[in-house]
Amino acid sequence: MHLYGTQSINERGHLAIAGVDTVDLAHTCGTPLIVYDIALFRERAKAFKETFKSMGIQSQVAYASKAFSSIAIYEIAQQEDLSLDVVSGGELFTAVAAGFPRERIHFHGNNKSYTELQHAFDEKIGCLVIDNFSEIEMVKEIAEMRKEKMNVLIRVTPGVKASTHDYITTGQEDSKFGFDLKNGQADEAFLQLFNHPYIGLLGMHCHIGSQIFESDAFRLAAEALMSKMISWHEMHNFVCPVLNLGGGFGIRYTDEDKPLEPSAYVKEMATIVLSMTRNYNYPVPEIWIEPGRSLIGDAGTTLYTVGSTKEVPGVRTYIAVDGGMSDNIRPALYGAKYTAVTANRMNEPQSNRVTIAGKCCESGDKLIEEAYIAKTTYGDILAITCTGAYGYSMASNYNRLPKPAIVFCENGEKQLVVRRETYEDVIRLDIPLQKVKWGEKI
Ligand SMILES: Cc1ncc(COP(=O)(O)O)c(C=O)c1O
Ligand SMILES: N[C@@H](CCCC[NH3+])C(=O)O
Repeated sequence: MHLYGTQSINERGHLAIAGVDTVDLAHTCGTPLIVYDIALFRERAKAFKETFKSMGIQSQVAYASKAFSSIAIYEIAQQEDLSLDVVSGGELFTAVAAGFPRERIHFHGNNKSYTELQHAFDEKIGCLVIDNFSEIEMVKEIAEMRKEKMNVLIRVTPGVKASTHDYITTGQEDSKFGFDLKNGQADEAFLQLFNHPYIGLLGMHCHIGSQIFESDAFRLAAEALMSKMISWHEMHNFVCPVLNLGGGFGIRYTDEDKPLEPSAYVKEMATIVLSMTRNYNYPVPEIWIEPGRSLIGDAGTTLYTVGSTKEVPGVRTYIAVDGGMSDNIRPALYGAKYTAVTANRMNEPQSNRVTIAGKCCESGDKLIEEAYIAKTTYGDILAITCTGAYGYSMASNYNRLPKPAIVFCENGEKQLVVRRETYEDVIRLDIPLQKVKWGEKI
């Protein structure tokens, strides 16, 4: 059994996180409940920052908040001196509500609306990561109208195909994101942006995908971007002050996953950048990264209560829990694998082979196809580890299930940071028939 971060087995034989008994938490807060180990998040953030510091490189480490967005986690990110990657008006709104320093907010997205872009100008955010030609038009128009400057990065696709699930690769040429580096689009974007009076062109950005283990892919991407920056220097005498190499560093969900330490990937990329700048006598750019999963993924654990058990003789045993694809769509969407433990029976052998099913009305609603847990009965508490990234942030109200509550644990203390949805919340936006006439203000 792999224990992440501050996870331990306490004297009652229960799973504890930061010294807090998860079984007690489940009983007081209800389930499903997502519990975050905040010390682990902080440790990861410090490791990334330290890596750059030890190499003498100026950097920004931006938390890719699509992995898990909430006011409280933005507050922690701020405490750790992280920057913030937001990808929608909603994430920007959350950042503003959290009082996040605007100058460290980076706004991404392949289809930012005019209103979202205006919101970014209103808030005077740190930079826009420009994704396509229509965005260039809009940003120039807004900047010229307001006579206000905006810093930008050009997002490029470096033509690197990383080995991960097809749905989460983004660095290949056939991608909806960014300007292609090889077919001239990135150069054209550069020409449209670099001499504009209201555009502060900071440099280039790429993100090749998510849950990637091979360092080669990251190295190739860094090389491709550096080469392009060097060519812009040679042709236009333009030096990019910033190189943003994205996120995507893979983490360990099960015994099959063998990632490097997240900061090791960063070190490899930074080493390439340093050697190319040396070889071409190019000033070392500030390097920005934007990890999501590798900052928050293994800090999250979801607690469920065991409900029904169904045995299909000679085939399998289904253990059903009180959540499912509504709070974690990843197994159904990507075939993602997870590990579970019976949180109230940690000293018993976790060797009983079962399939953990959710409660949604879908045969595909299985959280773990092949789990090994202690023998469980109705009412036991099951913990699925490593659910901190892209779980809650991709949650839905399918079957009108309310979304879980979220608790942060640190140094023996616990704190509710997201309330559990109620049925009233779930129907809040419904309008019963004939209560209002079309056109009336609602
Ligand atoms: C542009 C961008 N940056 C950063 C990330 C964060 O990726 P990860 O959570 O894999 O670190 C993503 C998601 O894949 C992304 O699309
Ligand atoms: N949602 C994906 C990652 C995509 C990240 C955004 N580009 C996952 O759960 O693995």
